[in-house]
Amino acid sequence: MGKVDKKYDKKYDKKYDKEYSKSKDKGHTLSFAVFLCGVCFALLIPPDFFKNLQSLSNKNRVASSPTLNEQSYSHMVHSQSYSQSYSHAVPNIVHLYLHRNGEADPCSSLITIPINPTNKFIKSTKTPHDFDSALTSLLLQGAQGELLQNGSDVKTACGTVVGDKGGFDNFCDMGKLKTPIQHDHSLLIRVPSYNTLPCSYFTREGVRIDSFESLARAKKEGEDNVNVYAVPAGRLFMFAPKFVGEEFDLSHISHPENKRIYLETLSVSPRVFDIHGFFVESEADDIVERALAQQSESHKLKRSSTGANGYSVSSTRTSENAFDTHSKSAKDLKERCFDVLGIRPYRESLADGLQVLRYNITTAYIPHLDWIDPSPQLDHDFITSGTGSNRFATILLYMTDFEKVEGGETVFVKGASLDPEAPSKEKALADLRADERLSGLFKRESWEEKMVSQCKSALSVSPKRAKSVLFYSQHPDGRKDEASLHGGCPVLVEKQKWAANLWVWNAPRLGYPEAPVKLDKGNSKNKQRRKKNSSEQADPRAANQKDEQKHVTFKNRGGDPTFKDAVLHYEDTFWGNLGYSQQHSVNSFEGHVWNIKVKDKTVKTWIVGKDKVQVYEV
Ligand SMILES: O=C(O)CCC(=O)C(=O)O
Ligand SMILES: [Fe+2]
Repeated sequence: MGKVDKKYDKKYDKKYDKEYSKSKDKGHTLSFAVFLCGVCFALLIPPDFFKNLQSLSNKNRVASSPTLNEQSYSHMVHSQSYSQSYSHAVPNIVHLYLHRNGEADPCSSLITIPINPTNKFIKSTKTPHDFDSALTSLLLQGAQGELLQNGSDVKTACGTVVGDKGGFDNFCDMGKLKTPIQHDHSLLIRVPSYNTLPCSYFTREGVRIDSFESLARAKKEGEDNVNVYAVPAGRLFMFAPKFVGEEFDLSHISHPENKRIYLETLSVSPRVFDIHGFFVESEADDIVERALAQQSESHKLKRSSTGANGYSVSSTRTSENAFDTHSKSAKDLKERCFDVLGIRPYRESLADGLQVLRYNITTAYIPHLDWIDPSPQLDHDFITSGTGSNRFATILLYMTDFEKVEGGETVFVKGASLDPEAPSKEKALADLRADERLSGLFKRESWEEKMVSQCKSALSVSPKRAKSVLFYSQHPDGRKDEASLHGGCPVLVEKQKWAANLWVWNAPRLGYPEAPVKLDKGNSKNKQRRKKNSSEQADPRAANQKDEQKHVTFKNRGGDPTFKDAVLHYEDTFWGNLGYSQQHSVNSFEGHVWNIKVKDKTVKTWIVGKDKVQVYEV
């Protein structure tokens, strides 16, 4: 390891070790169970089963596994299935194909794992996390060496595994520099005898497999084998389509009108899906009505601003937008969105508010990524290929019907059109310019004109009432997905397009006490803030106070040149100038995020706390 690496590692260690290693400092009860299980397991399987485990011995693996604080699970949705554990018959043997998260092709050939519900090893898995640990261990052994390759370069179905960086255990535990800290991190149980963090497991449809019973249940009727998708610690499940048109049945999610919910793949890269049956017309109407009725200055419908300065709204996002953070419809939709994504339980800290959008003739939103570029002024860690948090998935909801010729599509400029007759970009531009009515709508060479040609030639989705689309802004390993570049196409007729978006983050989002902070900036300040906020959260009264309106004043005392041209935003929405001696008083809610921007960059973030009257100053 180089000098710089070492220095970096030291710094990292200081900050993260505490949280990262919580998962192994929890005692040894399970180790004992694992020891027993090892014995039982050995009795269950043929002698040649272990022959491929030889390679493990040269790796420095420590057999220490923590126990689990069972009480801390009482609130977890996962545990529900455990109360009925083994009420269904669990077969003695499961045959499975193992996939890495988000990959359509399995990583292994068929793996056979012996399961015997009377086995102490199996019995000891009372919670999702020790099930993960046990299954990871079984798979590592059951794969008969195929996934274990360490120490040499080996070709596997998942690509070449290089030296000691490869192997399934390294996939599940991506190391502390690549493992975002999730809320349940300290509950993870390290894999017996490997001392690595386990994967969590899902069906192809995003249903969590959190017990041997649910593993057995995951087998589709008429099929002998189960396809299991392994998600590394700290990461989230992601659908893995192989071809356009491929469907994913989501009948495990309840529909408000008991209809079938399913995904239809619109594109493999970018990863875009039509979510059939995600919401219903009455919900679409409700969203529009609420946006129109919003009175609060911060939430009501107004011209979008993606930054710029206080006087000019964004010139490349000409729609209007409003926020719905508290209505029942917004909450229901956010929760359903998490269900679709296979994220359970629902976490407010992973969700932005429902943002409602209205477009009139000629208005649009230029192609962009929903993944937010890191800001040098903020100590939030946005880099999701590491431990950071950023937008992970977007669900777009449409409330109005638009024909293709009417514009208003959502375009994925790097995706292939679904229309075999779609024109090239050049032809589409020529057609637009030749059309008398349309050519009058946009200036020549404007971004809107260029965008119309992209909307006609690339992958685009026309709005339909109660239709919705899902896409991802990250790759399964957290890297930003540049292919997700998309925009709201110009509306070409005298008609309003209503849409809304739900943004889900991969880990606690910007502004939340648990959000990841950069390693090299403002750590001590942030730690204090985190500490303060987490003690606030621990206050049992906080829950009741959450829905109460807070009277909040934002002030610029003057004197600090950093904030000379400050502009106040509610999240990304322009609210007002906050230059020297200016102030704004608003009614807001606990957890709301207010940003101060200077020249388009966020330089300060305030999160509304629990007190009834609050003042924030720079
Ligand atoms: O309006 C659309 O179709 C897309 C909106 C969008 O991409 C956004 O708000 O981030
Ligand atoms: Fe977007």
